[in-house]
Amino acid sequence: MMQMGDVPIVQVTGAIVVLCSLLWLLLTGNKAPQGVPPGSFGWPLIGESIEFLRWRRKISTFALFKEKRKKYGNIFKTHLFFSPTVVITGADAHKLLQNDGYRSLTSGHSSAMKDLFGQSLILADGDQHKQMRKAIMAGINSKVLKNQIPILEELTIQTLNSWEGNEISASEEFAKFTFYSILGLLISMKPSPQAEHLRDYFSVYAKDGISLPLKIPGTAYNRALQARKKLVDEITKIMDQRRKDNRLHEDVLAHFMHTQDLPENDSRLSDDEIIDNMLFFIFSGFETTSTALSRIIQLLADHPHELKLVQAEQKCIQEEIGNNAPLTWEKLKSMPYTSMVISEALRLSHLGTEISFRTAKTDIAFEGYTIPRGWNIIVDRASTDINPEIFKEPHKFNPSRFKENVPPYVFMPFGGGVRSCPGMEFANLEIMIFIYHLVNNYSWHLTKPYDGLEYTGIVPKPKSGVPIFVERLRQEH
Ligand code: HEM
Repeated sequence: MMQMGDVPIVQVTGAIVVLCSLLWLLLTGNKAPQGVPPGSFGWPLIGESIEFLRWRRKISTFALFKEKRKKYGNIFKTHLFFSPTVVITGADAHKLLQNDGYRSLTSGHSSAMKDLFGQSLILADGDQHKQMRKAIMAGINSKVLKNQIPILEELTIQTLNSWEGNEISASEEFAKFTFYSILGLLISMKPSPQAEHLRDYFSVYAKDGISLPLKIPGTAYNRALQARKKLVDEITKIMDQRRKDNRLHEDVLAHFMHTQDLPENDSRLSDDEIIDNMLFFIFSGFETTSTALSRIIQLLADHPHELKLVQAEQKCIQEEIGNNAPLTWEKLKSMPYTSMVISEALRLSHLGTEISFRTAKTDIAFEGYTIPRGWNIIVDRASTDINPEIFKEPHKFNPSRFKENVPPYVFMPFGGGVRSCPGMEFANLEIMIFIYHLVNNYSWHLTKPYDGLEYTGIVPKPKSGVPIFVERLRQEH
């Protein structure tokens, strides 16, 4: 997204785009092949990218897709970021992702994504993706995750202490909390000035990275690339330090670096792959979880009956393990009502509107149309989440709906198949631990009503930032 100060760049870029567009129009006629879904390609070359970014910033991608669906039907074509793109939704779309393996889909390849994500999972395909994922999943195994429980508890307690007696923006606070949680998981870094520097660079990388990919000084995209360079330098320094001091670490970076000692044909990660995957982990993991937590805290504040049910469940757990005793893996796995609250909040958070992005490796037959080889595909999960044919009264917060079995391929907030979310367990840990300490020890109320989501970063965030006032509960004797 461009900024006010970029006017000359906008003019020069505009002139270049118009010239290229005319040339492209003359050469191709901006025609789509036969049998493709209905829809519009928009302007030559830039297609509907500007419209997409404008809707994204002002209303939501979700609303844009809804409008397009009204006009063209469930599946439609568009042209985004220099590539023909098809937007699909529904159980069949999820089924395609879940079952395709590496046959006809690869993750969206564009030079912009290569600039931003380097050699991370998102750009790997086939055997390379499989090997890399094997190394990565070994790095976040259940031992590593169990070690995170006391670390997350400490961070949660510190965070909640700092909220006590204050009005805070839950979204801003959760963005910090989830960023520090991931830094703890990846590099054992606690909140500190160094961690705060990383957070500053990361904010620019994540926010400005979602813009027109123009590598020209002064553009948002260029700022994102500069921020990425700083992050790469910082992680490189940490790796160099670890190689010098030989201390034992029990975090994801230690596991990733350990793969370099494995035999040659095993799942090794190069330095570049380690760094790029660490950045991609933060990119994928911190705002998603932060939005989920913000929505949970807001939805529970607005629904006292459901809050009471969560409190009752968490109180039982506290009584079972004893006040001030550490939480255990087993207890965190036995919170059925809280799990339903999390699922319901995820369903209502629209996190999956643009999260699943692919490119067709072959022509794909889908719902009576052809998605041609080389075209990009966006799977709009969020529309399925509020489909009234699947979820009765879809906008109502009703965690108990998850007591019933949800039909297959319908609700998949963490994706499915070869590219399902490797951070799912960790995200659940963060959320469960936070809820446990919050509802057992604090009360809170919204100081401004919830007014929907905005799309300024990687995933939607509550517009108002969810301002709340937090008080400590008096302990009953
Ligand atoms: C509530 C929180 C989260 C949600 C809803 C979520 C959702 C998702 C979804 C839907 C995908 C699949 C996208 C696709 O189909 O291409 C995905 C992939 C991914 N997620 Fe998450 N995620 C969350 C938290 C996390 C966390 C905490 C981490 C890291 C610690 C993480 C790391 C990743 C990575 C690395 C991928 C890419 C996997 C691949 O391409 O093989 N996510 N996530």
